[in-house]
Amino acid sequence: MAAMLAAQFTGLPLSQSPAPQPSFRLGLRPSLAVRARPFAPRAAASAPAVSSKPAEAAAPQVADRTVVRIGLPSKGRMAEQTLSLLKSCQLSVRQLNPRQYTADITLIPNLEVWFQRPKDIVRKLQSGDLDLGIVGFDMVSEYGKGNEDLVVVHDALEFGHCRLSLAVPKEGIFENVNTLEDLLKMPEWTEERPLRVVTGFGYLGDKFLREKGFKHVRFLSADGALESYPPMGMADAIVDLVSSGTTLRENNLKELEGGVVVESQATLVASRKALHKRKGVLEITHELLERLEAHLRATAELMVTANMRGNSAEEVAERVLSQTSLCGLQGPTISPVYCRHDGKVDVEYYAINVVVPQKLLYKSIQQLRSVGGSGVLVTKLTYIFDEETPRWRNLLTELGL
Ligand SMILES: Nc1ncnc2c1ncn2[C@@H]1O[C@H](COP(=O)(O)OP(=O)(O)OP(=O)(O)O)[C@@H](O)[C@H]1O
Ligand SMILES: O=P(O)(O)OC[C@H]1O[C@H](OP(=O)(O)OP(=O)(O)O)[C@H](O)[C@@H]1O
Ligand SMILES: [Mg+2]
Repeated sequence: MAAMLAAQFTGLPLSQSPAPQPSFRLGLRPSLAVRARPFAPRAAASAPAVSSKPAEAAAPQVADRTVVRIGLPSKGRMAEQTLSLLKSCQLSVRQLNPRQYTADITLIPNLEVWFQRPKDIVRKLQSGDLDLGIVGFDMVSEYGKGNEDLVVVHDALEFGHCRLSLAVPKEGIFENVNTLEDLLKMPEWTEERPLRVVTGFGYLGDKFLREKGFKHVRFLSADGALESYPPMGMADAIVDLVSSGTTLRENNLKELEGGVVVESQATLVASRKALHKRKGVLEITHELLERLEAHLRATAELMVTANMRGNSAEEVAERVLSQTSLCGLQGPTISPVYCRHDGKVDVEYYAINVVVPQKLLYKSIQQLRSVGGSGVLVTKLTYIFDEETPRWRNLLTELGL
């Protein structure tokens, strides 16, 4: 049965599919972990990061390397957002010349930055040429192919949100096809005339459709403008990234219910081997993780400061805590404001500091005013450090440390 399926799924990347391995377990939201779970094994092969000769020749150097390396996207929409996220974490990347592929981060002297294409970041993590990388989860899943050596250290860097999804034309034979089940049941797809799917995600596309029970499928591999293939008559369906849905809409295509292959956003990924064996990788990962988590946590919140008249800190606290949006992370901080009146130091006002979710800012201000708050200041937060980052604890558990 497996052999029959393999014969019917043709197309460039699929014929070389490696043996899938267990999924990346760390820190994944359950939905991603489930979707990333690899398909049943087929032909065995390892991810071809580099041709075998140069890889063998380079191996001793890789082992000897003392500096830690992180791969960042060299181009495309992820490149700029990655740099800006790092900058917000006080980890500005210093690149002497935009054409240089290497750079550094002043605050982490033992870390070398290498700008690479996203797919090469995943390949080089597996080949041992990079230790860490920032890349979309779609790329980790497609080019990592479930390789256990890849560890997703932070699964939600809050940019590059998209989904890998199957889409078909809105009209013609697909007019009444709205779900993956409808597509599966169409009598049109036979061994002689399979469903033609164009994608840049051959591994994930193949695995997904097989798992869903599709038998007569032929994949075409393409890198860009995939949405033009169905209207040009070159494919029946596409498996491509969707974010706003505009590109699909503008090309008269629609997603199918149940057709999402994987949800993606930017992630911090590491090589398990490097975490275990290369000096400095674990420490640098810890610092990156702490900064990223603390920063991402802080971006959703604002610090609100206000003055409030009152007889005592406790009395002011009673009023503030009577409001649902003013409870802060642990509760408001209330401190006396000392003023000099007729040569005497007196407390008439209290300053309230409270962290509120960005989404609730206006409501919080209304509530503050309703209990007598005035002179409200709102400031952005750079970091919120918890006692311990949950993802760090998960990482140590994952590594058996
Ligand atoms: N439309 C999108 N909206 C949000 N994120 C996206 C979108 N398309 C892709 N991404 C994310 O950004 C990553 C990089 O995609 P991008 O299109 O910038 O590069 P690329 O497709 O590798 O290069 P190019 O499009 O220049 O060939 C993807 O792997 C995915 O994680
Ligand atoms: O849902 P939307 O917001 O419209 O985004 C989806 C489009 O974005 C990506 O293409 P990209 O812009 O990277 O061009 P490419 O095809 O050259 O990769 C993706 O391949 C889709 O075509
Ligand atoms: Mg693209």
